Amino acid sequence: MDAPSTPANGGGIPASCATAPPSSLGSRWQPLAYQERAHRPEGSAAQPSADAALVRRTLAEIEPVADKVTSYFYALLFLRDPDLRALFPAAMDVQRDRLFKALLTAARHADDVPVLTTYLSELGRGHRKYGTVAAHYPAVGEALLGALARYATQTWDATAEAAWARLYTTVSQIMIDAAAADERTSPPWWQAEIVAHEPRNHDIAVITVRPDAPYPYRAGQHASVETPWWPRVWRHYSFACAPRSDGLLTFHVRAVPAGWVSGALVHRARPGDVVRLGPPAGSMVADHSTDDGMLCLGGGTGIAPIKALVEDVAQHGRSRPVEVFYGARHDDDLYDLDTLLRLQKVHRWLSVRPVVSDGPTLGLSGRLPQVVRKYGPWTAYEAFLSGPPGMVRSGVDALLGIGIPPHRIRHDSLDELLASAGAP
Ligand SMILES: NC(=O)C1=CN([C@@H]2O[C@H](COP(=O)(O)OP(=O)(O)OC[C@H]3O[C@@H](n4cnc5c(N)ncnc54)[C@H](O)[C@@H]3O)[C@@H](O)[C@H]2O)C=CC1
Repeated sequence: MDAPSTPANGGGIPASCATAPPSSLGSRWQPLAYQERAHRPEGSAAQPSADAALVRRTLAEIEPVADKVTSYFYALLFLRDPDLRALFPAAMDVQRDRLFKALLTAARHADDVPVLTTYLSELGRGHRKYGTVAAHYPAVGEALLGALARYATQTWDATAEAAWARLYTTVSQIMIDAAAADERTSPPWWQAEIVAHEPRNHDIAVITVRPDAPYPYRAGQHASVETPWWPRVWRHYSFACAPRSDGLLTFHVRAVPAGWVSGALVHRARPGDVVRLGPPAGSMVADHSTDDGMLCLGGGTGIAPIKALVEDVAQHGRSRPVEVFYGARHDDDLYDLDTLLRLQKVHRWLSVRPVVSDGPTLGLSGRLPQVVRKYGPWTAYEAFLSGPPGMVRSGVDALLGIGIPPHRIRHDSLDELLASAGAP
């Protein structure tokens, strides 16, 4: 998991941080002094605060042994609070390092209040589905400090420990506050019955579900999904449709090699099966207050949220140019091209270009980032990228290179994509 690269939150300090509430976690845990840092003079942002500098030194030291730190962290955690084990999947190797990675991500962004708050609030809301409650946080903090103390032998001392304790207090308080606020309006998860399961080729299925309660979300976002066959193993999938009046949700799933959840969803799931959905997340959403053009790059099943965004623009009734480049390795991997071409026929403002990278094609040949560069100019466009992490990374580089400013480039977090792409 990583902080969104294009935070939806435009800035400002949420009340919970600005007022630096007394920690509800016990005397050891005192939050970071955010107010001070938030008012640092302009231009000084590049200088890390003293706490952030200490935290980064520890991070640099443990990076080469991150696996060992993670294992030790969980060993300490379950030793201190054995009941917590039940919140994690039976096979810990599947998502063993997710919690730890999230803590490290927060540490990396220690000085960036808007990014930190957006990221952690989403994380706090998302943790409700695991059964996480405020009382669990101190044990996690103790295990984190214990693991760092054991492996950061060169940089760990009382000052570093105090900086980490302050950071962890801030992290957990933002997550606890976000979860508490969410509890007032949303369930921790939704049950959703599969109502349609449409195989598109040997490893891709389009799956439609009916949530048991209204599920508010925005086109471009994603949800974590748990199947009945792999309890407590959650994977993210983007919504492939804009919100519909009948409340149904659609996902595009490719069964990746050794992919437990994706394999079960493609090859095993049938109408009538019930999955669980976490809350919607992600900031790759369209700004409907502008008529600026939208440049959309969708690679493989990454076309799902792009299709949702196209439907979203259609629903808002605005005519803004939407240029979709739909990438696949081979012609027959363009499993949703017919749907997009149908949308193109109906909407004058939409243009869809299939791009094939690894085989002969009657359409455009090459990798998405290179092909997109040949069109344009794109400088006045907002860009949306969705697909394999390598495509998103090189796509962002290409778009920055042709002059689209970073704040107009939206995509899901690369760490989250890497976790989905690499983990079973
Ligand atoms: N919101 C999002 O960003 C979403 C992302 N995904 C991710 O998209 C991926 C889809 O996988 P597949 O369908 O197997 O895609 P794929 O591996 O078949 O590739 C799809 C397209 O991306 C291009 N591509 C792949 N690696 C590239 C690189 N390093 N540089 C430039 N272009 C590259 C290929 O040439 C092809 O055009 C998964 O990793 C999935 O997690 C899926 C749905 C939503």
